[in-house]
Amino acid sequence: MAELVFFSGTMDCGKSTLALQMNHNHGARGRVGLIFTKMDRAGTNVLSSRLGLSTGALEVRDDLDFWDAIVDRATAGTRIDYLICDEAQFYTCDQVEQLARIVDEMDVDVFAFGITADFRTELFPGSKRLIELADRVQVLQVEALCWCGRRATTNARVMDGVMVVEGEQVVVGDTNPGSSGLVEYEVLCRRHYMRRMTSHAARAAAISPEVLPFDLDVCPVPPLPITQAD
Ligand SMILES: Nc1ncnc2c1ncn2[C@@H]1O[C@H](COP(=O)(O)OP(=O)(O)O)[C@@H](O)[C@H]1O
Ligand SMILES: Cc1cn([C@H]2C[C@H](O)[C@@H](COP(=O)(O)O)O2)c(=O)[nH]c1=O
Repeated sequence: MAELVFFSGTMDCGKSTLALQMNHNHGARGRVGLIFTKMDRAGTNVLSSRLGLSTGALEVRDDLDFWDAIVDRATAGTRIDYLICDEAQFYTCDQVEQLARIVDEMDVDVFAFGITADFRTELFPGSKRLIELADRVQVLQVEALCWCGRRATTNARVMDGVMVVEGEQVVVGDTNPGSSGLVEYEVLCRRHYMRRMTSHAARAAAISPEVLPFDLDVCPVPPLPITQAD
């Protein structure tokens, strides 16, 4: 019986890598799939992983009707066993409902991948609907880590070196320090998200005697990021 599975986590926890691996494993067993993504950092019509692998993908736009798209292909005689749906947090609620219908009425597996919450720790509409409708929500086993070593559970947005908690929900960007673009992201544990303590802010606090209280035994000074120039 087909399933709707939502593989979820923070940024940089390996979702796109897993999406590529699942496509590979299912394809290797003769199953036929379609790959969808939306606003991947690497551009349109591509699903990319930070490990360096990427593949062509169908770009999901707001007016895409998954149900129509899959029915059209099936009617034309194309076999489809599964869908890989990356960056699913950006899909509309209607699109998530279409995916659920495809599972139930066409017996096609849907493997969706996406971050749960935005930089304000609020659910993306697509992720919320997936959590509501999925047969299974699977948190990735590889943990993204906060600079302090704890498990990262939040995605902080950093603009001009400062963590922000207001702004547009959707701004495509990366977690690499020094990545091009005004907006960067850093994964943090809840404690450091609440304190607005990014790795940059923690380093600044560690060298400033005025900033208290900040327990350096519990929270060691984060290492400097390794940049291309290094
Ligand atoms: N140079 C590297 N060597 C080994 N693993 C890496 C390297 N760069 C990134 N990774 C792994 O890739 C993960 C990010 O994978 P990716 O699929 O792009 O994440 P996501 O889609 O969740 O944002 C990191 O958590 C890390 O485990
Ligand atoms: C937290 C947050 C993230 N985004 C964007 C940034 C990236 O382009 C994607 C997440 O991609 P990843 O493969 O999981 O790293 O989402 C955003 O638009 N708004 C946010 O609040």
